[in-house]
Amino acid sequence: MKNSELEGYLIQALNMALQINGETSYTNSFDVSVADEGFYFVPRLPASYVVDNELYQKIYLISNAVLYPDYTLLKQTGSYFVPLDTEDIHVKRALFFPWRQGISKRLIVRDIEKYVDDLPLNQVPVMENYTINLNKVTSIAIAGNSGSGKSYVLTYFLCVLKKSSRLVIIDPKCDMPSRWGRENHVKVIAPTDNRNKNDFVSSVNAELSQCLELIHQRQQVLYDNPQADFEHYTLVIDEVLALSDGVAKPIKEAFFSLLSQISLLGRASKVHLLLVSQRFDNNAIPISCREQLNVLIQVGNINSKTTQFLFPDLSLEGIVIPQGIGTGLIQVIDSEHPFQIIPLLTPTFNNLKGVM
Ligand SMILES: Nc1ncnc2c1ncn2[C@@H]1O[C@H](COP(=O)(O)OP(=O)(O)OP(=O)(O)O)[C@@H](O)[C@H]1O
Repeated sequence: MKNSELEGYLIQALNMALQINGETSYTNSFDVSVADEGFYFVPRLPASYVVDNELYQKIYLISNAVLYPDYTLLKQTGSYFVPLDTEDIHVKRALFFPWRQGISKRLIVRDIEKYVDDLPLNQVPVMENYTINLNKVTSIAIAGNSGSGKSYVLTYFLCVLKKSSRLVIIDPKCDMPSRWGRENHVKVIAPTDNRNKNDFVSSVNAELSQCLELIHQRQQVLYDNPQADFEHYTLVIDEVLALSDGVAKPIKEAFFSLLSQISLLGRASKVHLLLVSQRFDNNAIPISCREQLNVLIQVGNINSKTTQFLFPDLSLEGIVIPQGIGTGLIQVIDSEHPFQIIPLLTPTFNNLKGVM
């Protein structure tokens, strides 16, 4: 569709559904202009309607539906004003609606080993046309209820990250990540029969201390040579909530303090956290650690309760959440992706022998 046709189509949709005191494009009350990265709603002011957040969200709802599935509008928490380059005071500003071409598409991988072999370093594809650059992110969180596909998407991340990063896995349930670690010769810390929980979390703390030590060493190197480059190092913790819940207070406090420091200091030294949990409330991870997360993934049931910890400001209205297994929402906070939260379909890949 040509831009002019798309503009006509959007204007028609807004004329019919917007219902702003009878003002339409026919009364010259607004106009729409389409660009590569989104469209502009240009109100002719003054007008009998208020240009506010309510109007913005209404236009978002109408347009997102009529543009689906050719474009996905990127949900904003408030109205997105932009100045326009004109002398005419009546049309000097617009509401901007950024979009992505198409809708989120699931990545289907037939042979994960070969796929990873062929991948460029530091690239972590999440969906078709949606790839994370490991150099641009630090901490990743995957949340979801039991059976939502957390372990499945974690396995995918492990396979892909192994190419570009050293990995250490902490697996309180001694489940799939432990098996994956065994098959891939990656260090795993998992509970053994003769250990109580405090004992286990203490051994996790020892590992986190080593990780912090590595950060300090790398900081020293960076102090002398700011251009120094390091191998990525990713500490993977499955079921974080199971770790932090029900352990003695001093051990939990040490765990939280180490997690905070790693997430705060890891960025420059290429030390990452990959955290998986049913939820990321204040019992699971410290607030400072949650604030540092820059890849946020919620799989499974999406509602205001499940999204309250990773996406506290999100209003779900108008977001088309894909149905079925391994679906949810993703937000990547880096310099490459729009900050907005977009629908997610986690990759599907072949069964891994001995692991799943
Ligand atoms: N993207 C996907 N493609 C195909 N199958 C998937 C996908 N995501 C999840 N599944 C399937 O959904 C099922 C549940 O996934 P999974 O075991 O990862 O859930 P979970 O959230 O880890 O549950 P639990 O916390 O109980 O371990 C599995 O059988 C898995 O194979």
